[in-house]
Amino acid sequence: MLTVNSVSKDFGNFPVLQDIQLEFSNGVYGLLAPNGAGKTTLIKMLTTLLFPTKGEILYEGQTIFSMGERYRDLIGYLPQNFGYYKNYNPNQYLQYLAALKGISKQAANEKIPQLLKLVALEDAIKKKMGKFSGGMIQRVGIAQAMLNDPKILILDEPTAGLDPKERVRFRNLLSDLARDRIVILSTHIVSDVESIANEIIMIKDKRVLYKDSIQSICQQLDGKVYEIEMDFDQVKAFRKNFLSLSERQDNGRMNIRFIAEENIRPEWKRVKPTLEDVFLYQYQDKEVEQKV
Ligand SMILES: Nc1ncnc2c1ncn2[C@@H]1O[C@H](COP(=O)(O)OP(=O)(O)OP(=O)(O)O)[C@@H](O)[C@H]1O
Repeated sequence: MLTVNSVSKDFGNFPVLQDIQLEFSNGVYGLLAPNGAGKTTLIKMLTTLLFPTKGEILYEGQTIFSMGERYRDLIGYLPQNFGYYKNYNPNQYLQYLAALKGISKQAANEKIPQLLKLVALEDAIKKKMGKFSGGMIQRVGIAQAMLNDPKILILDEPTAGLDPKERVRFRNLLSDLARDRIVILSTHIVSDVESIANEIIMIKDKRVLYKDSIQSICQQLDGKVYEIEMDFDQVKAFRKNFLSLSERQDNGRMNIRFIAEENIRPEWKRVKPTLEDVFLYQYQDKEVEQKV
């Protein structure tokens, strides 16, 4: 169990995170918030790269900073922009990192082919990484984070730059890996975590807004999400009064999905809220006013 206990982080006088309380056991956790909300800061504290201003982080009851190397042996980390050498093939790159991590040559020779198979790169083992697609690079990134068979795998915005097919492959790989470890995945893209996360953590105004299953989070908007069809020339006025979540053209008319909290009209079709709806609702621009 990994526990974040009343953690706050300031940069100088600027508070970024306040009184964060979280617990992680095996499974996938989606850390979901817009850019700048403090996801990377939290991840850097979980990986001991940053020290909390207040509070503590515990693994099995011990503070991670006091565990030092023992804790770092337990974590695998894929940073937001991970550096690699374009002229290396994945085998050379992983051998190099294994050496840096103090893994013996023999253990690396055994482990690296297994990992490249796991991330479906065994056919590209001799190919230079400079020729890889974004998805292939990210899979090498996962492989490097898995070199020490970590109990905690932390991935910062791992799907940036991936095409839709690569995203699906990546998600499936993460679900497999989470069976016997903690996987924490930060993203600002709802679909990256919606199908695989056991729990979603949303950060808003420096604090944890939700840490819950997708189902429970979506319940917050039960009875508030509707769809309606209208002519195009009505759309502008409608947007002034309601938070529009999505808009789709349909047979020359516009189908709008929106939030309404009061004065519900019978012609509106009530729909089941999704995580995307909650995300848009929680992080909406404050300009929309309910006037109807
Ligand atoms: N070393 C630092 N010194 C000062 N401010 C910082 C530092 N690192 C981050 N910040 C600020 O803290 C806030 C949170 O940044 P953080 O990188 O954690 O956000 P994020 O949610 O991960 O977003 P992104 O995905 O864009 O990195 C931002 O306002 C950022 O400018």
